[in-house]
Amino acid sequence: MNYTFNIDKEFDLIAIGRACIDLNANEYNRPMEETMTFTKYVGGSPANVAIGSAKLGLKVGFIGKLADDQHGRFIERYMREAGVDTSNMVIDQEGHKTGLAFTEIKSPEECSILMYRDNVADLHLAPSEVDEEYLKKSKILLVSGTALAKSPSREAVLKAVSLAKRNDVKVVFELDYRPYTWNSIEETSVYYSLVAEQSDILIGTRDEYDVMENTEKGTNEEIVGNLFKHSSDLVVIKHGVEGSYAYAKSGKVFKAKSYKTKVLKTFGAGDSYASAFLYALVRGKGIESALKFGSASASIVVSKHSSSEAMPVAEEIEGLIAERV
Ligand SMILES: Nc1ncnc2c1ncn2[C@@H]1O[C@H](COP(=O)(O)OP(=O)(O)O)[C@@H](O)[C@H]1O
Ligand SMILES: O=C(O)C[C@@H](O)[C@H](O)C(=O)COP(=O)(O)O
Repeated sequence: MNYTFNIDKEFDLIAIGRACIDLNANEYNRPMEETMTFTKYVGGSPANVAIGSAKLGLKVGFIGKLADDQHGRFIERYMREAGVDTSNMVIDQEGHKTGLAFTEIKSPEECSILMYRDNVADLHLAPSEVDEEYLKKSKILLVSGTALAKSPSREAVLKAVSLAKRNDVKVVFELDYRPYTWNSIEETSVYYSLVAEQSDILIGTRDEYDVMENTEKGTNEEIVGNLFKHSSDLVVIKHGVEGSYAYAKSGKVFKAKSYKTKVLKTFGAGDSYASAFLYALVRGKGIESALKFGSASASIVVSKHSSSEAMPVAEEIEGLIAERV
């Protein structure tokens, strides 16, 4: 089953939200207290998705705010060289800093992230910095849930969503729930529901949908039942290594298994999944195939050290899918 986009649009995808720095532990299988060296990469979920999609060949842009310092300049340059249009990444003028994510790899199954995100530049993106003329050129607006955590970024995203709806741009909501950015689950649930109700496509993990619904144990069927009362017509629910599902409003349900690999760390799975899933969907490969693309891309990235730098090209994903039929 295919998903259709407005093919007259110049950009395939414009992401909005944070572009930050990941500092990934070089020493594996160690707690962070004992980790002495880290490698620097561009990070931040929507930046990772933008980079992944650009690497696959989509025409991608980004709306966000960068610190006016060495880290901000590193991020802009890396993204531009990866093929992302950075013309709408504004530079903060008030001394706000870049968000940092230190990663800990205690074992392949036990990974965690320590975030430094106090007063970060990305959450200071203002509504006036979201340009309708730019956004209307895209097939997709990709919204990251974390950008809803604080004002003025929250209002900037809400403005982008309403401009997208006015201009025939599909809203894709990547739930991207990061607890430390929020005051409470109640608060998250309010803003997640507000954007979810206006989104065409949602992508999230089982747990993230429970946060959105402010419940402990929702079922996939309950979630999609609620979402289909509003704008959504495609809901992707990821179940980690157990695989993922896509529910279409037509009633069709698609399932994909994950691709076993030698896992180095688990982070990066979600962002690589989203970038390859959206790539396949935009290229008209159909929902079933898009799930496979997402899963194969995630499998490749969890076997590597980074999230952004490790994003695969289309041939690698196609090769893995062909090898495992
Ligand atoms: N250990 C793993 N090995 C291979 N693929 C994995 C593994 N963990 C996750 N994946 C793939 O990545 C996708 C997203 O992972 P998940 O953990 O659900 O999301 P997130 O990283 O956003 O929490 C899964 O649907 C699966 O295809
Ligand atoms: O999103 C962040 O700020 C951190 C990411 O850059 C990091 O690479 C990561 O957590 C990716 O994990 P995923 O969202 O599960 O793909």
